[in-house]
Amino acid sequence: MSRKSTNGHPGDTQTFDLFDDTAAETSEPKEKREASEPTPTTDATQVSAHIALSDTTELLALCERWVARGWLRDLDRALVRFLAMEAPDAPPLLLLGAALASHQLGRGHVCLDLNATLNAPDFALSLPPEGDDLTDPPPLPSQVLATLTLADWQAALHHPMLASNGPGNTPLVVSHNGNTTKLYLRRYWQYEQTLHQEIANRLTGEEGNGICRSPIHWTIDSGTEPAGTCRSQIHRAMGDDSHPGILPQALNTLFQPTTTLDWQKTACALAARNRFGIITGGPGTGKTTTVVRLLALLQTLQLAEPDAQPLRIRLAAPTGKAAARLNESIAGQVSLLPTEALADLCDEAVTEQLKASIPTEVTTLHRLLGARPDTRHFRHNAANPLALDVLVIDEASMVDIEMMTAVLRALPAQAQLVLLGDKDQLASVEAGAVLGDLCRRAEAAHYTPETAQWLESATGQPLPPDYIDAQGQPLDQAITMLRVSHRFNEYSGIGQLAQAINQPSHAQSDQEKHQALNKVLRHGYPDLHHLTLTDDAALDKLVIHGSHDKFINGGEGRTDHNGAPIAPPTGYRHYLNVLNTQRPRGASFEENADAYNDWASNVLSAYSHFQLLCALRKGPWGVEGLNLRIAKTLRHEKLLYGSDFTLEKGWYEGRPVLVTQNDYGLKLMNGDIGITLAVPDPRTPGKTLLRVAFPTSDVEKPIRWVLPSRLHTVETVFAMTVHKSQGSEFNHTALLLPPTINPILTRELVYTGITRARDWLTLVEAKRGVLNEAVTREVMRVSGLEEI
Ligand SMILES: Nc1ncnc2c1ncn2[C@@H]1O[C@H](COP(=O)(O)OP(=O)(O)OP(=O)(O)O)[C@@H](O)[C@H]1O
Repeated sequence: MSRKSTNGHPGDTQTFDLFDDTAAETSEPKEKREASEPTPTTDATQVSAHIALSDTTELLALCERWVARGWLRDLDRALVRFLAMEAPDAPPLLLLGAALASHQLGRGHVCLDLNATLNAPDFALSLPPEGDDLTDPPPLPSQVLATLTLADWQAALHHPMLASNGPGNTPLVVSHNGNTTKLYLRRYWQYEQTLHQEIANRLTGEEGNGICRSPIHWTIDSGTEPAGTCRSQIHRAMGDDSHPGILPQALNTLFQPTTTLDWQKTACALAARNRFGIITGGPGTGKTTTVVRLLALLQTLQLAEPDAQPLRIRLAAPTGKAAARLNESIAGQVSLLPTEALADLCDEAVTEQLKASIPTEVTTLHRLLGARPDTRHFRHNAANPLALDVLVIDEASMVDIEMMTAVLRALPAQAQLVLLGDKDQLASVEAGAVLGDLCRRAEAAHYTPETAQWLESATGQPLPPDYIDAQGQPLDQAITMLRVSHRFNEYSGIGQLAQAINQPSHAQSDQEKHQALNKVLRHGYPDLHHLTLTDDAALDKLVIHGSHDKFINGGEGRTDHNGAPIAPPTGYRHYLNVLNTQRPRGASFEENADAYNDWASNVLSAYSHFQLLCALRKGPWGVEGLNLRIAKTLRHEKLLYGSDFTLEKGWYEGRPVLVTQNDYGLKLMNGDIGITLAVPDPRTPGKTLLRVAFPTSDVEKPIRWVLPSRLHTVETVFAMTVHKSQGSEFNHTALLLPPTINPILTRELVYTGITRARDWLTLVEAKRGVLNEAVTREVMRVSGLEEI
C-alpha cells in the first residue's frame, strides 16, 4: 500500500489519507426512517446477490450497479477497487464493509456499525426515499446480506494489509466493544482516538500523546481529582468554611441571588474547575451571557495571583456567520460586567486590566487554526500549537469530528477548552456529531456526590438529588445544561413549540408528541402562525409581506423580555422597499462611499428580518425550485426585474446570495450573505453596474463590495436549507416542510429550523401531516463517541 502511513500517534499528521475529500463529498445525514419495502426479487437476483459476498468480481459489479443507481458514491467504489487491486486475496466481505464504511462518511457517520447494518441493511446505502419508483433495481443490501451472520462478517474482517484492530498501517480499523463491531476508515478512527485521548487528558490533567485502548471509556481511577488549568489555583480560590475564597465571592458578584437553582452560575463554576467544559442549552438559555461571565471569572482568578499576566483568551465559531453573531452579542454583554467589583476582589488595582483582558472579537475556526489553500492541514497543529490559554468555541454542534480533532491537536496541553452549543440541533453535515455525542447524558447531569458538594461550596446552591449520581463519569462533571430560556417564556409559541418537538422519543409516544404539538399550534400564541398550503397564493403572500395579518393584531404592539418594541413580521418586500426607496441619487460611487455603505447596510439589515427555510435542495420544494419561484413572484410584484433566464441563472439587482465556501482572497466565509446592488459605473457616466454588498465588522469599512464575476461559490438565498441556516437567526423565520416525507425530515431538522426564529415563526406544511411524521424521526449518527 503506497499511500498509507501512520504510526498511530495522536499528534501524527501522516495519518492514512486515502480519498482526502470524503468529508467534503457530503450529502445528507443518516436518519432513522422506515426501511423501504424490499422490492420482490427473482431467484436469479438472490443468487447473484449472494455470490457478491464470495466473489470479488461479482462484488465490484454489484458496486458498479449501486453507483449507477446513485445508491453508492463513485468515491466508495473507487476505494473498494483500489483495495481489491492492492490485496487481490482480500475477502469480498471485507471489501463490502469498506464500501459501506466509506459511504457512511458521506452521510455523517464516522464508521459502519455491523450489527446495525445487519439489522437494517437498507439503511447502509442512499436508497431513494419511500414512494420512489424502483424499476429494475439492483439487489438491495437486505437481499445481499440476507443470510449473512455477524460472526461470519466479523471473521472476514481480517487481512494483514487491509484491516487491524487498532494502531497500525492498515487503511481499515475494526473496533469491537462487547457485542458491537464497527468498521472505520483509519483516518476517522484516528480522529476519534485523538478526541478521546485529548479530552480525557484534560479531564485528568495528563499530558496527551498516547493511543487509547479501544474501546475507550471516560473512566478515571477513583480518587483522581478533576484537573483545572491550575488545580492548586482553583483549590486556593475556594477558600474554606470560615473564609470563602475568591471563586465563591466572584460568582456571587457575577450572579444575583435566585430562589431557584441558577444553572448559569453552576456552568461558570464547573467550567472554571476543569480544563475541558461544555455549556449546552436551547435558544436563549443564556450561553453567551454565561460565557462572558465565565471569562470575567477566569481573568479575576488569574489576576488575583501575584504577578500574573492576564490569560490569553480566544473566541471562535465554525462559520463566519456564527462568529459575527457571537461578536455582536458578546460586545453588549461585556459592557454589563461588574468589572470594578470583581477587581476589588483581587488585591491589586486591576480594573482596567480586567476590562481589557476580556476579548470581544470572534474568529472562525479556519482562521484561528490557519487554513491553507488546497490542503486540509492547518498552520497550527501539535508541532505548532496555538498561543492561547483559553479557547471558547460557540455553535459547537456544527463542528465535525475532523475539525474538532484539528482544534484539540493544536491546543497547548495546559490550555482550557470550553464548548458552547445546543446539543439538540442538527449536527454538522460532515461526519461526526461530536457535541451531541459528548452531551448524551447531559439531561440528567450525573454529577457525583463530590461534584455536588464542591458545587454547593462554590455557588452556595444545593443540587436537587435528581441530578446526583454516584456512578457519574468524569465527562459528566464537565458539562452543564442550561435549562431556562430567557428569550422564550411560557407565552411564546416559538419556545413552546421547540420544547414540544424536542422531547426525545423515549420520553413519550408518537401520539403524545402529536397531541402536544397540536396543542401548541392551536393555542393562538402571538409569535406563531401555522400555515397549511391549499393554494399558491398563501405562499406568495408569505414571501412578499410575511403574512403579518395572520398574527394577532397584525403583529403590532408586541414587546420583548426587556420591554423593547418588536417590529411586526415582514417578508421580502421589506428589504426590496428599502433598496428602492433609500438608494443614493446622482452621486458617484467612489465620492459618496458613506451614502452607498449606509444604503447597503440598511438593505442587508432589512433582509435579515425575514428568511424562508426549507429542508431540501432539489425539486419544487427545495432551494432550487423555491428560489426561482420566489424571484418570479417578486418580479410579478414589480419588486425585482429580469428575464426568466436572468432570475434563474444570472445576476440582477436585489439578488440575495449565500457564500457556500470560504474565500480567503475575498475575505468571505461560508455562510456570509450579500445583496446585489446597482451602483454608478465609474467608467461609464449615467450607467450602473452590479456589485454585491457584504457586511463586515470593520466600522471604517462596513461594507465589502464585490463584483459578481469574482463570486464563484454563491447561491441565491430566497430559500435556505435548514442545514445552512445553523448559526443564524432571523426576526421572522418561515420554515417550509415539503408535501411528502423525506429521509432528511427529522426532529432535529424541524427543531433547528424553528429555533432560527427570533421574534416570529411561520411554520408551513405543504401538506398537513408532514410535521407530525417528521418530528417522530430522529437523526441517528454512528460513531465510537457514543460508547463514552
Ligand atoms: N439570567 C438571566 N436573566 C435574565 N435575562 C437573561 C439571563 N441570561 C440571559 N438573559 C437574556 O436572554 C437573552 C438570551 O441570552 P443569550 O444570548 O446569552 O442566550 P444564548 O443561549 O446565547 O442564545 P442563542 O440561542 O442566541 O445562542 C439575552 O437577551 C440575555 O440578556
